[in-house]
Amino acid sequence: MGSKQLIAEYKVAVVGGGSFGSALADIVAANKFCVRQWMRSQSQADEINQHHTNNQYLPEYPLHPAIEATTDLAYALKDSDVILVAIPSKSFRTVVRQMQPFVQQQMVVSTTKGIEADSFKLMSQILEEELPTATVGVISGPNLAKEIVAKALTATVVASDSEVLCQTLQQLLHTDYFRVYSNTDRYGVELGGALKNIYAIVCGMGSALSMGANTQSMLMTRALAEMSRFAVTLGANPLTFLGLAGVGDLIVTCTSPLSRNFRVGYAVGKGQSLDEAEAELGQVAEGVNTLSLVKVKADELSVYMPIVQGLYAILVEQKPIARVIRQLMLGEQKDDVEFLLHS
Ligand SMILES: NC(=O)C1=CN([C@@H]2O[C@H](COP(=O)(O)OP(=O)(O)OC[C@H]3O[C@@H](n4cnc5c(N)ncnc54)[C@H](OP(=O)(O)O)[C@@H]3O)[C@@H](O)[C@H]2O)C=CC1
Ligand SMILES: O=C(CO)COP(=O)(O)O
Repeated sequence: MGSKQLIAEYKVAVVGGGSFGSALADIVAANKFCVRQWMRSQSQADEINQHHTNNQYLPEYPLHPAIEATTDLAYALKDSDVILVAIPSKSFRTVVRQMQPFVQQQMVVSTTKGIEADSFKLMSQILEEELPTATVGVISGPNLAKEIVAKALTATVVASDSEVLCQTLQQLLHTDYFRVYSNTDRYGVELGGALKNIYAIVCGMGSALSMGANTQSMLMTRALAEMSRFAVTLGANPLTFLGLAGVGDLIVTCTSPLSRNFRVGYAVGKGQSLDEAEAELGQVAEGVNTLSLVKVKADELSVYMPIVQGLYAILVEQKPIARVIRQLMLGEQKDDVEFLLHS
């Protein structure tokens, strides 16, 4: 990798055959970089190579014909310069361990918005542990995969301690419909992406219950307050939450029925059980696991997170939605904005 003079020669590997992995592979291929996409299903790889579609995850969207799909991880990662990992958080460490023999100095970037159970680690921290020689970064932002493959005008954030990684990702992914901003607060960017999934479930539920714009606005704004409060306690920069990876991603997932987390909340709001809602979705809704992990962590750190507590009461403790809403509305009334500088 180090001997390459031109970024145009860079080879990219995408690990994961789901909707976001395919959306990113599509951009990279359209930008004329060599891209191999690894997945575990041979029939899915055959479909991408022969028909240039990924019908299970992105039905009706043609993918760039230059994407080379493979089930051979060694081949996918061979000679790669940049590796994008788009695997749900539950399986992330397992898959990254399989990558170990084929990763040396590459730039490895997580696209996954989740938290590891037990350790409370974010995905880039797992990358650092499992791939100590790699340069690590993350991508996060308001990035619904289906809108990206439909070429809707979109922006994302790349975050890393490495300026070279940020610049490289900007060049690999920048198109006339996709902008890539950079940020040095990797932890805040990544945590924002994981936390907003919780509130997307809440807003989906609110939508199912026909709550109005006042309610959705209150939910999103108070969500931003509580997710920033939590993140700052853990060491993130509160200003990161004003950017695309904070409020930007919160808005898109709290308002769009394309968000899988929103859809799970909507289904529960319409009376389905959580299990039924997840089974019907058939894809990952990271917010469900993140909710339980954040609830425990917030209790441990004594961080005030009433919306998290309320959703936990509904989804895990099976409390009636109406009773939880009433308790939330009658709860303590706090400051509007918390991070004002007091003289
Ligand atoms: N979709 C989106 O709009 C966006 C998603 N993200 C994030 O990207 C991450 C990945 O999501 P996304 O692509 O959407 O997920 P999907 O649910 O669409 O796909 C998940 C992919 O991971 C694969 N996978 C799961 N477990 C394993 C395993 N043990 N070994 C090998 N492959 C595995 C699945 O393979 P198989 O089909 O064989 O089960 C599938 O290809 C998520 O954390 C999400 O938060 C971020 C921004 C946007
Ligand atoms: O993170 C996303 C958009 O930015 C995707 O959200 P979902 O995982 O809820 O579909």
